[in-house]
Amino acid sequence: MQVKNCDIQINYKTLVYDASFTLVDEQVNLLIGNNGVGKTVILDQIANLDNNRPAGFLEFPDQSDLVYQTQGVPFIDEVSVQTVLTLFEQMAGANFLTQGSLPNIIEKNLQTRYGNLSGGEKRFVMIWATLQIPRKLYLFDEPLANLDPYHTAEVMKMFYAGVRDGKTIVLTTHQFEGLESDLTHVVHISDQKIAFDGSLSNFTNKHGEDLAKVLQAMPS
Ligand SMILES: Nc1ncnc2c1ncn2[C@@H]1O[C@H](COP(=O)(O)OP(=O)(O)OP(=O)(O)O)[C@@H](O)[C@H]1O
Repeated sequence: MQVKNCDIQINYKTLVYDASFTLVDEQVNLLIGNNGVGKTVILDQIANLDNNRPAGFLEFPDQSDLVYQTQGVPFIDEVSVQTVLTLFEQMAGANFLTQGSLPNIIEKNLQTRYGNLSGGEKRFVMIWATLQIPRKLYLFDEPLANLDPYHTAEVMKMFYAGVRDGKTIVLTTHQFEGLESDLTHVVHISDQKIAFDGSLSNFTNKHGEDLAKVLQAMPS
Protein backbone atom coordinates (compact mmCIF):
# COMPACT_ATOMS: atom_id res chain seq x y z
CA MET A 1 0.00 0.00 0.00
CA GLN A 2 1.40 3.38 -0.90
CA VAL A 3 0.66 7.01 -1.46
CA LYS A 4 2.39 8.47 -4.49
CA ASN A 5 2.95 12.14 -5.30
CA CYS A 6 -0.29 13.21 -3.74
CA ASP A 7 -1.19 16.52 -2.10
CA ILE A 8 -3.17 15.80 1.07
CA GLN A 9 -6.01 18.29 1.03
CA ILE A 10 -9.12 19.12 2.96
CA ASN A 11 -11.62 21.66 1.68
CA TYR A 12 -9.09 22.82 -0.94
CA LYS A 13 -6.49 23.51 1.79
CA THR A 14 -3.25 21.57 1.32
CA LEU A 15 -1.98 19.97 4.53
CA VAL A 16 0.89 17.92 3.07
CA TYR A 17 2.52 18.70 -0.26
CA ASP A 18 3.48 15.98 -2.72
CA ALA A 19 3.15 13.15 -0.20
CA SER A 20 4.78 9.85 -1.09
CA PHE A 21 5.03 7.10 1.47
CA THR A 22 4.61 3.38 1.94
CA LEU A 23 2.60 1.35 4.43
CA VAL A 24 4.16 -2.05 4.98
CA ASP A 25 1.97 -5.16 4.96
CA GLU A 26 1.92 -7.20 8.17
CA GLN A 27 3.61 -4.49 10.20
CA VAL A 28 2.58 -1.79 12.66
CA ASN A 29 2.75 1.45 10.67
CA LEU A 30 3.06 4.61 12.76
CA LEU A 31 1.73 7.84 11.29
CA ILE A 32 3.27 10.55 13.43
CA GLY A 33 3.50 14.33 13.54
CA ASN A 34 2.40 17.26 15.64
CA ASN A 35 -1.25 18.21 16.20
CA GLY A 36 -3.03 19.24 13.05
CA VAL A 37 -0.50 18.02 10.46
CA GLY A 38 -3.15 15.89 8.75
CA LYS A 39 -2.88 12.40 10.23
CA THR A 40 -6.62 11.94 10.72
CA VAL A 41 -7.33 13.36 7.28
CA ILE A 42 -5.00 10.72 5.81
CA LEU A 43 -6.72 7.92 7.77
CA ASP A 44 -10.13 9.24 6.60
CA GLN A 45 -8.89 9.13 3.01
CA ILE A 46 -7.40 5.65 3.35
CA ALA A 47 -10.76 4.54 4.81
CA ASN A 48 -12.43 6.25 1.85
CA LEU A 49 -14.93 7.69 4.34
CA ASP A 50 -16.60 10.12 1.94
CA ASN A 51 -15.68 8.20 -1.19
CA ASN A 52 -12.83 10.67 -1.49
CA ARG A 53 -9.77 8.45 -1.54
CA PRO A 54 -7.35 10.35 -3.82
CA ALA A 55 -6.07 8.75 -7.01
CA GLY A 56 -2.52 8.72 -5.64
CA PHE A 57 -3.54 6.29 -2.86
CA LEU A 58 -2.51 2.99 -4.41
CA GLU A 59 -3.18 -0.66 -3.57
CA PHE A 60 -5.39 0.04 -0.54
CA PRO A 61 -8.14 -2.49 0.14
CA ASP A 62 -11.83 -1.83 -0.39
CA GLN A 63 -13.85 -0.52 2.54
CA SER A 64 -15.19 -4.03 3.08
CA ASP A 65 -11.67 -5.25 3.85
CA LEU A 66 -10.66 -2.60 6.35
CA VAL A 67 -11.79 -1.41 9.74
CA TYR A 68 -11.34 2.11 11.11
CA GLN A 69 -11.46 3.10 14.74
CA THR A 70 -11.79 6.86 14.91
CA GLN A 71 -10.48 9.09 17.71
CA GLY A 72 -13.62 8.99 19.81
CA VAL A 73 -14.97 5.64 20.96
CA PRO A 74 -18.71 6.20 20.66
CA PHE A 75 -21.04 3.22 20.90
CA ILE A 76 -24.46 2.50 22.38
CA ASP A 77 -24.14 3.74 25.97
CA GLU A 78 -27.23 1.89 27.20
CA VAL A 79 -26.09 -1.66 26.47
CA SER A 80 -23.72 -3.84 28.51
CA VAL A 81 -20.17 -4.59 27.44
CA GLN A 82 -21.33 -8.16 26.82
CA THR A 83 -23.91 -6.88 24.33
CA VAL A 84 -21.30 -4.63 22.68
CA LEU A 85 -19.10 -7.67 22.17
CA THR A 86 -22.01 -9.76 20.90
CA LEU A 87 -22.68 -7.07 18.28
CA PHE A 88 -19.02 -7.12 17.30
CA GLU A 89 -19.19 -10.92 17.05
CA GLN A 90 -22.06 -10.55 14.60
CA MET A 91 -20.04 -8.03 12.55
CA ALA A 92 -17.03 -10.32 12.64
CA GLY A 93 -18.97 -13.48 11.91
CA ALA A 94 -16.90 -14.96 14.74
CA ASN A 95 -17.35 -16.46 18.16
CA PHE A 96 -14.71 -14.76 20.24
CA LEU A 97 -16.80 -14.32 23.41
CA THR A 98 -17.06 -18.00 24.09
CA GLN A 99 -13.61 -18.96 22.87
CA GLY A 100 -10.47 -18.35 24.89
CA SER A 101 -10.04 -15.95 27.71
CA LEU A 102 -10.98 -12.29 27.74
CA PRO A 103 -8.57 -9.63 29.00
CA ASN A 104 -9.26 -8.93 32.67
CA ILE A 105 -10.37 -5.34 32.07
CA ILE A 106 -13.12 -6.70 29.77
CA GLU A 107 -14.03 -9.79 31.80
CA LYS A 108 -14.68 -7.81 34.97
CA ASN A 109 -16.83 -5.29 33.12
CA LEU A 110 -19.00 -7.63 31.04
CA GLN A 111 -22.19 -6.61 32.85
CA THR A 112 -21.31 -2.89 33.04
CA ARG A 113 -23.21 -0.44 30.84
CA TYR A 114 -20.86 0.65 28.06
CA GLY A 115 -21.67 4.29 28.88
CA ASN A 116 -20.46 3.78 32.47
CA LEU A 117 -16.99 2.57 31.49
CA SER A 118 -14.06 4.92 32.01
CA GLY A 119 -12.49 6.51 28.93
CA GLY A 120 -9.59 4.06 29.00
CA GLU A 121 -11.88 1.06 29.54
CA LYS A 122 -14.05 2.07 26.56
CA ARG A 123 -11.01 2.44 24.38
CA PHE A 124 -9.57 -0.92 25.42
CA VAL A 125 -12.88 -2.72 24.78
CA MET A 126 -13.13 -1.11 21.32
CA ILE A 127 -9.54 -1.87 20.33
CA TRP A 128 -9.81 -5.49 21.46
CA ALA A 129 -13.17 -5.99 19.77
CA THR A 130 -12.01 -4.27 16.57
CA LEU A 131 -9.02 -6.59 16.34
CA GLN A 132 -11.36 -9.61 16.46
CA ILE A 133 -12.96 -8.53 13.16
CA PRO A 134 -11.13 -10.25 10.32
CA ARG A 135 -9.91 -7.61 7.89
CA LYS A 136 -6.77 -6.93 5.88
CA LEU A 137 -6.19 -3.39 7.13
CA TYR A 138 -6.81 -1.91 10.59
CA LEU A 139 -6.78 1.87 11.05
CA PHE A 140 -6.59 3.29 14.58
CA ASP A 141 -6.63 7.02 15.31
CA GLU A 142 -4.76 7.64 18.58
CA PRO A 143 -5.64 4.28 20.13
CA LEU A 144 -3.31 4.85 23.08
CA ALA A 145 -5.04 8.02 24.28
CA ASN A 146 -6.53 7.49 27.77
CA LEU A 147 -4.71 4.21 28.36
CA ASP A 148 -2.52 3.71 31.42
CA PRO A 149 1.02 2.32 30.92
CA TYR A 150 -0.12 -1.27 31.67
CA HIS A 151 -2.94 -1.21 29.12
CA THR A 152 -0.78 0.69 26.60
CA ALA A 153 1.68 -2.21 26.81
CA GLU A 154 -1.18 -4.72 26.47
CA VAL A 155 -2.54 -2.96 23.37
CA MET A 156 0.89 -2.81 21.75
CA LYS A 157 1.28 -6.57 22.39
CA MET A 158 -2.15 -7.12 20.79
CA PHE A 159 -1.09 -5.08 17.74
CA TYR A 160 2.10 -7.06 17.27
CA ALA A 161 0.28 -10.36 17.81
CA GLY A 162 -2.07 -9.16 15.07
CA VAL A 163 0.69 -8.40 12.59
CA ARG A 164 2.29 -11.77 13.30
CA ASP A 165 -1.12 -13.16 12.40
CA GLY A 166 -1.14 -11.37 9.02
CA LYS A 167 -2.86 -8.09 9.93
CA THR A 168 -1.63 -4.74 8.66
CA ILE A 169 -2.07 -1.98 11.22
CA VAL A 170 -1.83 1.78 10.81
CA LEU A 171 -2.01 3.98 13.85
CA THR A 172 -1.55 7.60 14.71
CA THR A 173 0.10 8.21 18.05
CA HIS A 174 2.09 10.60 20.16
CA GLN A 175 3.36 7.77 22.40
CA PHE A 176 6.15 5.38 21.59
CA GLU A 177 6.16 2.66 24.23
CA GLY A 178 6.26 -1.03 23.42
CA LEU A 179 7.47 -0.76 19.82
CA GLU A 180 9.11 -3.78 18.18
CA SER A 181 11.79 -2.52 15.87
CA ASP A 182 11.67 -5.26 13.25
CA LEU A 183 7.88 -5.02 12.79
CA THR A 184 7.42 -1.25 12.78
CA HIS A 185 7.36 1.24 9.93
CA VAL A 186 7.32 5.01 10.51
CA VAL A 187 5.83 7.82 8.43
CA HIS A 188 6.62 11.23 9.92
CA ILE A 189 4.87 14.38 8.75
CA SER A 190 6.51 17.70 9.45
CA ASP A 191 6.57 21.13 7.76
CA GLN A 192 3.73 20.04 5.45
CA LYS A 193 5.79 17.27 3.93
CA ILE A 194 6.66 13.64 4.50
CA ALA A 195 9.82 14.10 6.54
CA PHE A 196 10.53 10.38 6.96
CA ASP A 197 9.23 7.13 5.50
CA GLY A 198 11.07 4.00 6.58
CA SER A 199 11.79 1.40 9.23
CA LEU A 200 11.73 2.22 12.93
CA SER A 201 15.40 1.29 13.20
CA ASN A 202 16.33 3.79 10.49
CA PHE A 203 14.15 6.39 12.23
CA THR A 204 15.93 5.88 15.56
CA ASN A 205 19.30 5.96 13.78
CA LYS A 206 18.29 9.36 12.47
CA HIS A 207 16.61 10.83 15.54
CA GLY A 208 17.82 8.78 18.53
CA GLU A 209 15.90 6.43 20.80
CA ASP A 210 13.72 9.11 22.41
CA LEU A 211 11.11 9.38 19.67
CA ALA A 212 8.92 11.81 21.60
CA LYS A 213 11.70 14.40 21.14
CA VAL A 214 10.88 14.54 17.44
CA LEU A 215 7.49 16.01 18.36
CA GLN A 216 8.77 18.32 21.10
CA ALA A 217 10.31 20.97 18.86
CA MET A 218 8.00 23.91 18.12
CA PRO A 219 6.18 23.01 14.89
CA SER A 220 6.55 25.57 12.10
N1 LIG B 1 -13.63 18.46 7.52
C1 LIG B 1 -12.71 19.41 7.72
N2 LIG B 1 -12.92 20.67 7.28
C2 LIG B 1 -11.99 21.62 7.44
N3 LIG B 1 -10.80 21.44 8.01
C3 LIG B 1 -10.54 20.22 8.48
C4 LIG B 1 -11.48 19.14 8.36
N4 LIG B 1 -10.93 18.05 8.91
C5 LIG B 1 -9.71 18.42 9.35
N5 LIG B 1 -9.48 19.72 9.10
C6 LIG B 1 -8.27 20.47 9.42
O1 LIG B 1 -7.15 19.79 8.89
C7 LIG B 1 -6.04 19.89 9.77
C8 LIG B 1 -5.51 18.50 10.07
O2 LIG B 1 -6.44 17.84 10.92
P1 LIG B 1 -6.19 16.36 11.43
O3 LIG B 1 -7.36 16.01 12.30
O4 LIG B 1 -5.88 15.48 10.28
O5 LIG B 1 -4.87 16.55 12.32
P2 LIG B 1 -4.03 15.44 13.09
O6 LIG B 1 -2.68 15.39 12.48
O7 LIG B 1 -4.81 14.17 13.17
O8 LIG B 1 -3.90 16.13 14.53
P3 LIG B 1 -4.04 15.56 16.04
O9 LIG B 1 -2.69 15.03 16.41
O10 LIG B 1 -4.36 16.80 16.81
O11 LIG B 1 -5.13 14.55 16.08
C9 LIG B 1 -6.52 20.66 11.01
O12 LIG B 1 -6.08 21.99 10.92
C10 LIG B 1 -8.02 20.53 10.92
O13 LIG B 1 -8.66 21.67 11.46
